[in-house]
Amino acid sequence: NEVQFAASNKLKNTNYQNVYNDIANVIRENDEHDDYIGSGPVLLRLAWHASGQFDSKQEIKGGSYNGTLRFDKELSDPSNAGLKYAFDLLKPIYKKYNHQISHGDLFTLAGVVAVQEMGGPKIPWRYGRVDGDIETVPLNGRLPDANQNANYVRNFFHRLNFLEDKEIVALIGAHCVGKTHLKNSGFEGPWGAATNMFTNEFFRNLLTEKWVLEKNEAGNQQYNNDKGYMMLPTDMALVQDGSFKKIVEEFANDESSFFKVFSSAFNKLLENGIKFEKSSPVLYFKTLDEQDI
Ligand code: HEM
Ligand SMILES: NC(=O)CCn1cnc2ccccc21
Repeated sequence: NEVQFAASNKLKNTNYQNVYNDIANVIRENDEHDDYIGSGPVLLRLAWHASGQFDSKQEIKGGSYNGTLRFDKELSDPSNAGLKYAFDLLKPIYKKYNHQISHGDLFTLAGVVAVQEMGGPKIPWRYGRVDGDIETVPLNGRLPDANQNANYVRNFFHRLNFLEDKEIVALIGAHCVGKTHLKNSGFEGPWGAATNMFTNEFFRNLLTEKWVLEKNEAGNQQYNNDKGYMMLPTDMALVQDGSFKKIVEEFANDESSFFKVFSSAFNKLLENGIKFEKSSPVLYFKTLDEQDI
């Protein structure tokens, strides 16, 4: 039930570094977004939401292949509130490459750029996704609910074929960057503490900060500390469940271990449901800094 690789992309392997650089420059140019957190976090969330509606048991499988997040039908899913800004950042790049890159490839590549330009690990990436029509848009409501516990989180990621706790904990570690916004998700914060550097800080905060469960202005329960940080119920689930907690401790003590697991899990998320040809190359990209740009 894997989707076949269909298109022959006109871009040569080398040109994908140019696309990477164009997206990285958009992040640099939009550094004032969200009180100078910048546009990295919201582009990372776009790539995750373009891929995380995958469900191999459904007729319409979802996943990044068809690039369906481009349709309002999916972008208007309440889970995707705030992502139109990120999609609009990518539209000029889609136009520039004039149908030589698909939306699915563009959305997933943007996630790779965001992680790497925020100082995170290298993410291997392959091209070849083909835009599907509006019939391929998955039903809304397949992305996770933040008001849930550890069993919900584990079952949710099992649907995405993440059967190892390590992968699940690593992926949620992406909450080291960006923030929650009351108008998008009904959660708020952190102000001040929000970062745009991809590190293991999220895991360290989970273990070292004193968290108080409070009801926020939208009536949702969230965990707050005295520095304006916050954690979602599903974030806190990672230290409420014994197995998850051991992994949080490992990643809090060893950032390279977190990076290694995140890199392969994020690649797997972006490629869920896609069968690439044996010949399609796995690409690794240099950051702008590494190219002295
Ligand atoms: C249990 C699974 C997850 C839940 C319930 C969840 C929930 C949320 C919520 C409610 C927000 C706030 C959105 C807003 O108000 O703007 C958020 C933000 C974010 N999420 Fe997650 N998330 C999950 C997993 C992930 C994964 C797997 C990734 C990436 C690999 C990710 C990356 C992000 C990023 C980068 C932001 C910040 C976006 C911004 O600053 O605009 N999340 N998440
Ligand atoms: N720096 C931190 O305390 C992480 C803040 N944080 C906790 N859960 C989150 C979910 C999304 C974005 C940021 C989040």
